[in-house]
Amino acid sequence: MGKIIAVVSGKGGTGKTSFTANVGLALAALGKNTLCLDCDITLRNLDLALGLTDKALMDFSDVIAGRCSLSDAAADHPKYPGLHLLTAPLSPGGQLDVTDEQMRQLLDQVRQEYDYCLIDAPAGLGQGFRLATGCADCVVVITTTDASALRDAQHTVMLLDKRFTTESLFLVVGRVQKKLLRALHSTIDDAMDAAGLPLLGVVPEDGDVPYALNRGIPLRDINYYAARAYENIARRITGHQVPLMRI
Ligand SMILES: Nc1ncnc2c1ncn2[C@@H]1O[C@H](COP(=O)(O)OP(=O)(O)OP(=O)(O)O)[C@@H](O)[C@H]1O
Repeated sequence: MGKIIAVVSGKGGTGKTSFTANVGLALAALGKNTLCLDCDITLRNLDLALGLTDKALMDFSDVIAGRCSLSDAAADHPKYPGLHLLTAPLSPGGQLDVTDEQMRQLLDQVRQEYDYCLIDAPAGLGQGFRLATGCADCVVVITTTDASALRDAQHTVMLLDKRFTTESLFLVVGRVQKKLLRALHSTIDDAMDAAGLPLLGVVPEDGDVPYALNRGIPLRDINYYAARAYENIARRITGHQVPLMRI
């Protein structure tokens, strides 16, 4: 039975799409059959991040409506055979004619066919967030060390707390800058205290992340700094004990 992991933040731009693409790649490289599912129904861009725009022609609403099968809609990554993308429908108004029950049925099928599914949720707490978290087995809340991102992460956790046990909610602190190194431990501790969640990983700020994301190139093919942070997270997700990397 596969595991469904929703990737959320509250505040936009904290690194959810980068996380989903790169942890998805790392899980596939570890031999796990992995589906990256874009739930950002207003501003999807996971297809760009994975370089799969030309291949992801059907979206998750097509599967729900029975217009195609899950395996037909899921685009295969040409280089990482275990990596697949199910893209989001575009709904400029931000509302989609998909019910929570339909999403539950889709995710039940995903659990049968994949080892892991990472759901890239949109910023905010609207329908996309609800669909992403409604049937997830666990949730990763991504924040940066900015006060506003921490506050939004806190609000997000308060909402999720009612539905998830503390063993199924995790924190990732993204875009951590080297210049914060001396204050890093207190900064990360503050983030953990603010969100009240255990830490799944820390991702450094690295110029190669936007470079790879914009070109749809796997980060791990050009960089072994930030890519290693995502790989460590993937290993933790698969149950390994991996120490936090030095930033
Ligand atoms: N570790 C990093 N180092 C440097 N830049 C990063 C890092 N992570 C993300 N970025 C950049 O920050 C921007 C936002 O990242 P990303 O799209 O992954 O965030 P998001 O949370 O999915 O955004 P949104 O809320 O808009 O969906 C992008 O330009 C991305 O390249």
